[in-house]
Amino acid sequence: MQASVLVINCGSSSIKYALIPADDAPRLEGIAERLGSQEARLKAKDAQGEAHEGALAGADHAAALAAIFERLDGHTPVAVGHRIVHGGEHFTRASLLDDEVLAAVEQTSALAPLHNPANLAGIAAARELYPELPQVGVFDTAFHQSLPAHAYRYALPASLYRDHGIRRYGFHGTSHAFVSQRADALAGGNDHGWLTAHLGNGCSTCAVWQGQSRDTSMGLTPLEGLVMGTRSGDVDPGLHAHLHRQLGWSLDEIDAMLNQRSGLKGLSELTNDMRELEAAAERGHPGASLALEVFCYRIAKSLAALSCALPTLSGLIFTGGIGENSPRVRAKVIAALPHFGLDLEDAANQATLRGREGRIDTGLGPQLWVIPTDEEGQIAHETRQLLERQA
Ligand SMILES: Nc1ncnc2c1ncn2[C@@H]1O[C@H](COP(=O)(O)OP(=O)(O)O)[C@@H](O)[C@H]1O
Ligand SMILES: CC(=O)OP(=O)(O)O
Ligand SMILES: [Mg+2]
Repeated sequence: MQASVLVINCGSSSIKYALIPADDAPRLEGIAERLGSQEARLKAKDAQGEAHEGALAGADHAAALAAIFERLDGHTPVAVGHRIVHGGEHFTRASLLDDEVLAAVEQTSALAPLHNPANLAGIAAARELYPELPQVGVFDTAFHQSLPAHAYRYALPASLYRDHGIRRYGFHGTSHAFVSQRADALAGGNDHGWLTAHLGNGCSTCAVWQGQSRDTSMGLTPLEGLVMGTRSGDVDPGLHAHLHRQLGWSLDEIDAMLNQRSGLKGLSELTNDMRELEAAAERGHPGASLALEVFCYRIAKSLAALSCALPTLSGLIFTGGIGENSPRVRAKVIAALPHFGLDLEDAANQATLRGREGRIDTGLGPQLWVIPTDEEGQIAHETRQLLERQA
């Protein structure tokens, strides 16, 4: 556990953490869930891979972090790396979280009201518990700061961009960066054009050309683009006015509906969990089947659109809980892209799951990869790089 970095990914009601050593030694990791409720729990894995679970009744972010620090078996990290979802245009790479940087993060909170306030709560608690350690922010948006203006600008009055920062930012950059770099290493060279699909609870696609993000499906907020667990992704921008004028819905009601009651859950009227959805579709549940169809078609449509950002296409990369574990979703997405010459090898597709990395094409067309993402490992890596630059 030499020179470990503690990585913290603070969500609105959960904290994922991992203590990541500099060498390949095993990680200590876990998740504190349902924070703020009486059902709050800490699920932890120790260095032997042994699982532990304990109640944290009523714990808030600070109390959960204190409990997490106790589970680190006496190891003191050299730094804490925090996932920060929205960094606006301020950050193109990881930054030391001093007062000035935190003020800039606070400023961008209005653009990611579901994510940034929770990230800031985690940072405040970690600073208080570990005042002597460097705290580093790694931003979901940073990798996408290479987008050209024609990809990041909305066709809105220019003053909205100039005066209020209304533009497309993109998210999950840590994951898109990690899997595309890994694909470069696997394919050899770095002269590649990849289309990446990060399919977890939040879902997004990205076009990566020679290691740089050139376009991505999420925009101003993590609501744009693909169908997600509970988020709608793209809808007609006229929907808001329609629901307000015709049904009298308030902005808060519309926002909550689009973020929390839509996506796979809204379409299926069943669940946002892909495992349950696949099982239900198998049993003939019409809502589950429809949700699967819409989900996969929209991923394919997004990948086809993003291919415009790539001079040549080396291949497609699937990642995230769904991308890594669902051969059915991968096969349906590929079937919905008939003009790309993709040639899926069925046996390899069926066999590549549960954290396995692998190539799932026949070698005749563009490459098809399943690459397990490692956002925590990438955050630890970028945190270390920053500390080395400053040493
Ligand atoms: N074996 C599986 N088959 C299909 N989907 C799976 C499987 N395992 C996990 N998933 C799905 O992955 C999604 C969660 O992805 P994950 O990347 O863990 O989420 P997060 O964005 O919270 O990190 C859920 O929809 C879950 O159902
Ligand atoms: C930005 C985003 O959607 O993150 P998550 O997938 O963690 O919700
Ligand atoms: Mg994840």
